[in-house]
Amino acid sequence: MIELKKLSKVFDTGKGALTAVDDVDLSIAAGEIFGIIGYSGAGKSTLIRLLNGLEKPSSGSVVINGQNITAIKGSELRKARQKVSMIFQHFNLLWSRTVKENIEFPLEIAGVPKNKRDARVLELVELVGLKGRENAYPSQLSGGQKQRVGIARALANEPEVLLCDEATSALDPQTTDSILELLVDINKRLGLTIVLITHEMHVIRKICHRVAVMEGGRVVELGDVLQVFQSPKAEITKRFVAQVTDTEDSQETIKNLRKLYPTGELVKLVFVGDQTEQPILTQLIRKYPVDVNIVQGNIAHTQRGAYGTLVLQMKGSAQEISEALAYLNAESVQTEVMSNG
Ligand SMILES: Nc1ncnc2c1ncn2[C@@H]1O[C@H](COP(=O)(O)OP(=O)(O)OP(=O)(O)O)[C@@H](O)[C@H]1O
Repeated sequence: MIELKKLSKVFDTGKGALTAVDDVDLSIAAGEIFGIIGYSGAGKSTLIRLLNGLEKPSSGSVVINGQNITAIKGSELRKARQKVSMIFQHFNLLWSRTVKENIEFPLEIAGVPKNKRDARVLELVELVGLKGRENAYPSQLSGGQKQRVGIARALANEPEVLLCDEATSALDPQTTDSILELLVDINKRLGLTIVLITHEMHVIRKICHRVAVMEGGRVVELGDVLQVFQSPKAEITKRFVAQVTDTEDSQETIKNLRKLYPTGELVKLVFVGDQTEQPILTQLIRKYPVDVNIVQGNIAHTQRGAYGTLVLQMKGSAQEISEALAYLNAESVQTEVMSNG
């Protein structure tokens, strides 16, 4: 669906050349929800602007549905860009137009006749859950409702790709969840390919199928969301994963527990997918003479299945503990000893 090949963008700043996107190769499948995560300055916005043809690459190519958008111009490019739509962090709505008129706007531009426009707007208003608010102005809407207008407007001309630029960063956690749910719903119902950029790992966790991690203009890690959560490789990915799985509280708890139980081992277990529903802990205690104290645990649900972490204090002889850990590893549960007692 989307093929980025050796894509680079170099800006000529007053102080010399700055490589914002550096030799990126990516392949995004039709119907996929693909996340790109990185800290500020990583090159995410530049990459997304290259994707919708707003920026020309310094080298490399962007192919969308078999069409190399870096090689076309004028009306051909405008047509190709209609297939790629976008929603924004600050919604970018027309403030003097109502909900209905905002959604209608791209249809007007595309030359759709009035009667068809009305029917399409009605359909979109229902799709994004704004029925009854058609005649409100953006200033009368909540942040979540504004983003719903943004989504409806982006979908008006039936795009094949929806680009989301930090689309939930200005929203509170509950509203964020409802907008993310809407995006998943649209992806399933319309088979729309969604590419989103964010600096928040919980957004990736909640809705993405695959994720690319960007740092310094490069993609430093790429994979299935569950796999990246289970075994992040790059240092930066580990930090992003920790945003979702390690709370300050748990770090504090572990520190306190080390003080309280200086004799035990603290072990972090990582469960993935079906394992989160298996009674592995029960089996462990039945099979091995170790004492187990649960320190902290959580399960995070991703689009690709569940991901759980559990911190245990294990007491027993070194031999018993190492056998218990070997059993867990044999059950494909990852273990990491967090203290040496
Ligand atoms: N038009 C431009 N001219 C010069 N430098 C630019 C331009 N656009 C972006 N940059 C630089 O390119 C680098 C990547 O910026 P980009 O906005 O793509 O990163 P980002 O990951 O989206 O970060 P943010 O979330 O802060 O926007 C930054 O160092 C930025 O200053």
